[in-house]
Amino acid sequence: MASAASPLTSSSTPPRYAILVAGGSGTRMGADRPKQFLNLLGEPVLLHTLRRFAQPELGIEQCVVVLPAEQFATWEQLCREFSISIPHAVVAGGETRWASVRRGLAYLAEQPAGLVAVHDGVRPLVSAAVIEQTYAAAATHGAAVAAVAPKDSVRGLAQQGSYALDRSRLRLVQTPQCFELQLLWRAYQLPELPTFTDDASVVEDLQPIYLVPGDYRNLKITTPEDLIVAEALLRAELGAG
Ligand SMILES: Nc1ccn([C@@H]2O[C@H](COP(=O)(O)OP(=O)(O)OP(=O)(O)O)[C@@H](O)[C@H]2O)c(=O)n1
Ligand SMILES: C[C@](O)(CO)[C@H](O)COP(=O)(O)O
Repeated sequence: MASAASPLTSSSTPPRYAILVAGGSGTRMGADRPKQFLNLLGEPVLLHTLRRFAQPELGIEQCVVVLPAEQFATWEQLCREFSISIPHAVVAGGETRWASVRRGLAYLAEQPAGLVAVHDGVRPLVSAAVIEQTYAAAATHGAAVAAVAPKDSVRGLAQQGSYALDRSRLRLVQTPQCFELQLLWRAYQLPELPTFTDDASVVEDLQPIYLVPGDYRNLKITTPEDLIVAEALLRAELGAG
């Protein structure tokens, strides 16, 4: 039997890549600048997110950050200001999240195989454990996505009024969303549909999506109160560390 450190084991581990999408405009945040650059405990949101994926134990070979082309200069300036030395590529985003992911994937087109995580640049509190478990599940299942159970009751909208949904059969989807690279590549060659809100919805016609336990702290900074909650969670994390 091969030991955990044997060359057989390490050579069979697929290379890991990450695409951090930060190509949005942050309309719902309504801030004076894109939310990926907002200050979260003294540092830009996107720097927090990038740092999570740069944790050495995750073994990610390449991080691709997707930003609107007109924000490249701002990010370069922030990289200087905050002495960001984490290696990463910067790629221009598109009109929609789908288009931004597609462009991030195009940057990885030369890679023959591996696992790729797509993560929202505005989910800065993702834990190493959730990232690791999502990559590991993708290695086994091809497509794996972090998700949590709804805490509230859920209702669907009807023509007249609304109706109760069985929340035990529902999950709220987060990122990271991890895939075999070639699978995600194939899925993103298909035309964009208005129903694509994430990567799982792009892939699911080709491959069942395995759900991994996510984390309620892995919130997406979308509206102003999310930033307040994120600061509180980060303070608690730093205090506990
Ligand atoms: N054209 C786009 C749109 C979104 N995103 C990214 O996808 C993630 C989730 O999108 P969302 O929270 O909707 O971000 P925004 O589009 O910036 O926000 P809003 O919808 O409020 O304008 C974010 O990290 C966002 O930067 C992207 O890379 N390219
Ligand atoms: C990808 C995502 O974060 C999963 O919850 C979400 O679908 C993004 O949606 P948005 O409309 O771009 O906020």
